[in-house]
Amino acid sequence: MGKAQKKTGKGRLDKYYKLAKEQGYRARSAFKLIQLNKKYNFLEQARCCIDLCAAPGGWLQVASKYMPTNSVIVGVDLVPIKPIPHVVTFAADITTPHCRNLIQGELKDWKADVVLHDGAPNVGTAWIQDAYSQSELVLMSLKLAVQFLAKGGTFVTKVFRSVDYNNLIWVFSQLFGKVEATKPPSSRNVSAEIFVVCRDFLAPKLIDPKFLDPRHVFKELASSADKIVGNDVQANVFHPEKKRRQRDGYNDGDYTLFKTISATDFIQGEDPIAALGTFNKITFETEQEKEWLDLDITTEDVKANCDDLKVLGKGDFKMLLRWRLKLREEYGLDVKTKDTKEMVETVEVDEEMDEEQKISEELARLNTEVAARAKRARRRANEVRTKTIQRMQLQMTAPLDIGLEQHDASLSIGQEDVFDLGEAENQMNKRAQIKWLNDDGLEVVDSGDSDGQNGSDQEEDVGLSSDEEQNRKVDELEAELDNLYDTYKDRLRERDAKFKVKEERAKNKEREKEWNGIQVTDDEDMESDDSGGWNRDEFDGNDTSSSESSDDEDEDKNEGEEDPLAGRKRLRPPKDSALPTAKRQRLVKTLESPSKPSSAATHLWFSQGVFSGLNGVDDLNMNDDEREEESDEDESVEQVSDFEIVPASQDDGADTWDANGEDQSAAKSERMQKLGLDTAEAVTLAQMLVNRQKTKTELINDGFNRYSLNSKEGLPSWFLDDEAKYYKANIPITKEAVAALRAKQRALDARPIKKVAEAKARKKMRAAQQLEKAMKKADGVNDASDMTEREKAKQIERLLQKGKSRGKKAKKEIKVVVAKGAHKGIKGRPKGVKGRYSMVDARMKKEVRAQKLRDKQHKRKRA
Ligand SMILES: C[S@@+](CC[C@H](N)C(=O)[O-])C[C@H]1O[C@@H](n2cnc3c(N)ncnc32)[C@H](O)[C@@H]1O
Repeated sequence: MGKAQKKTGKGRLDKYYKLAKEQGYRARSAFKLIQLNKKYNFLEQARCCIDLCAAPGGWLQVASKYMPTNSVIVGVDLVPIKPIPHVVTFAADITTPHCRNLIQGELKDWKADVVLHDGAPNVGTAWIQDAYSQSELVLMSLKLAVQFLAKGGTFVTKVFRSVDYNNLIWVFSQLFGKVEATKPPSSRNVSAEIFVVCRDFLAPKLIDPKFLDPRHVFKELASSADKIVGNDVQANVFHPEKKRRQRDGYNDGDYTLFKTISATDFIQGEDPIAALGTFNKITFETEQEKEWLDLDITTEDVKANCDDLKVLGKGDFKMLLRWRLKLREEYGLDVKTKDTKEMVETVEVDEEMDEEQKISEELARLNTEVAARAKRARRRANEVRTKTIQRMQLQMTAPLDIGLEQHDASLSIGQEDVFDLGEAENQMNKRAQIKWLNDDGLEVVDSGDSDGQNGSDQEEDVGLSSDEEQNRKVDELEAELDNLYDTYKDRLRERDAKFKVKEERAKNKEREKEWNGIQVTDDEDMESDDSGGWNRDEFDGNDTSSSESSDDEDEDKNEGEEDPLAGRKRLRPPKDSALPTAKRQRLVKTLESPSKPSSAATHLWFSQGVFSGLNGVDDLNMNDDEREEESDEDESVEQVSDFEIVPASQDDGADTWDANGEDQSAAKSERMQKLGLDTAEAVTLAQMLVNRQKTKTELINDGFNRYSLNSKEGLPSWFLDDEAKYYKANIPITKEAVAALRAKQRALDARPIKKVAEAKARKKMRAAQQLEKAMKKADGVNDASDMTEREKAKQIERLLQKGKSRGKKAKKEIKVVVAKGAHKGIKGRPKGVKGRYSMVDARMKKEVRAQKLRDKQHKRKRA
């Protein structure tokens, strides 16, 4: 067997490693310089070369090979370099003045044509630090290069593709005529290194030291606008491509985090959205502001929203913006007032217009209005249709429903055309407002009421257009808000790589919920009012009066985090449901799960993911006494609570749980599987019950914690999203539970694949058929009168034998012969063997078998 080869990491013995060995180079990196030189030809004409960070000397070897003879070649490295003919080497740190002096001493008045730099700090610490010190090293090497390079010279350096890359390139481009980055083929793809070849050194007389100062180049470049002094190279604007995040600190003199804005400033301010984003609270302190608090438009919600702006969601912001608009209108701050004034003026001018023009303008206005309304209606109808189609794709709706919904939609469109309730309401509100304003003696824009004639018509027109105006404004603000929210989400997406995954997961969950939602019909109006639960028999078409089955288990699965107190949903497929048969069957199957909730208190558990479904297990674990006790509890809870209680029913599988430990576990795991209890937490709880570590009541009591009765109503979605991550009970899991789940998974994995199972079943079935046939024939033989009993017995035995062995191929008999002399290499047919034969080496056979076994085990381990 050959020597094991390193296949990973830097020790990988690749093509260039071997080539370097073959050609006598000290490092495989020599090929990088060879390839760079092949592309740019800088070594052939060079008479003086400095190699910074040169150990072990691969590049020096290349330089000495490709440069003309008698060239000056100087190599520097932290570590000493083994001597190379015609090459001078030092051991020095290239970042120190000592190194510069050494080089200077060696070159005297000479200038270098080429400066090479392949430096890399010792890797192994944090990548960011490595990258940064490599960039620093590059800058240090550039510092030496600009000092020693002749005009038109070449500087070749290794750079790591890091955040500083662009800054470095920018600096190079200020000092060299041509700057190109390239990755030679010998540089490993996995490496972040890249080589920058800077040609045609501009040799400026004076270089701003900031150009070579790492602190400046890598940190504050964006803010500087420096110039190279005394040369034609001008660097007026320093803007590297890389974006650096500007972190805003506190404003000068403003060190408070909690900021308030007065309602007046918010109402009169020009940028309400910015205000909502900046401040924490809108305050009402002046007399006028306090009056605003008493206005009808300042609802309790608005007040609550003003109280803490930081917890608001999009909807709440919209509400505040609408409120602001209304107040602005009332106080004549908004365009509406102007519009209305203008309109009044226009009306006055209109009187002077001739009748025909008036009519045509009125017609045009009406047409636009009708068109806008139709457009809105169309959009709404489209939304409804899209939703319905989506629901149908998810098999949540029968095509028939689409017709209905469309009909509904068209009906509502029609209605809207005839009488738009919303619009009418708006008009009424509008009038009420005007009246109220008059009463309060506030300034009101008279829209024609005063003259008494056709006042109402005019008022309607004004109302209509001002409403439209208001809608338009609100729409604009909403669009702006939406945009801001989208930008925020995009930013989040950019920052958080996992955001997309999370979003996708959330969408899937929603889809799942929707799907489950159709399995358990949850329409409010379909709730049966007397049965206290859906009757499975009724669904099946049987006429039964008692409700045997309860749906809570499924309900639980489907409802997820539904607040138990907020009106529970129940499983109620309608009796004459239009569901396809397969779906009905599936539903019935789902319902056949035997677990039942036993108490109202237990329902509270449903509010928490892991407790959900435990109910059934719990119930099954109870003995009769406990059950009785439980039912007492039920009654008491029923009396005090106002939420719905599903009557507990007897479970036919309950006895299995009392039998013995083994059976219990098996039944439990099966039951748990049915209940979907496949989380480690759920198994832990189940095991606690089985092992009698905790009683059911104790577990229920544990279930009441600070997470139990959370109302999510009215909370902004972003807040809930955030809370969902951490605000949940932490149920400790045991090793045993994890092991049980693993074992379950392993058992699942070990099942034969469907094809194999089917083939086996087919074989069995065929054998059974053959046997049956043979039995029939045997019956016939038995009935035959022309045979003796002995003959009959023989015949029957033969038939049965045939029936049994049919389908089975007779195994060939294998005769084993020891071939003498085979181990000595004597080949050919062994003596005394006739027909086909194969030579078998017993040892080899064993080895092959052992190897196969090892492979198999290895595979299983990896799986
Ligand atoms: C990848 S090796 C150079 C290989 C070289 N080009 C060759 O072909 O043999 C990087 C070298 O940079 C050197 N180095 C790192 N920091 C240095 C420093 N501050 N001054 C001098 N050499 C340094 C290391 O000692 C190391 O030998």
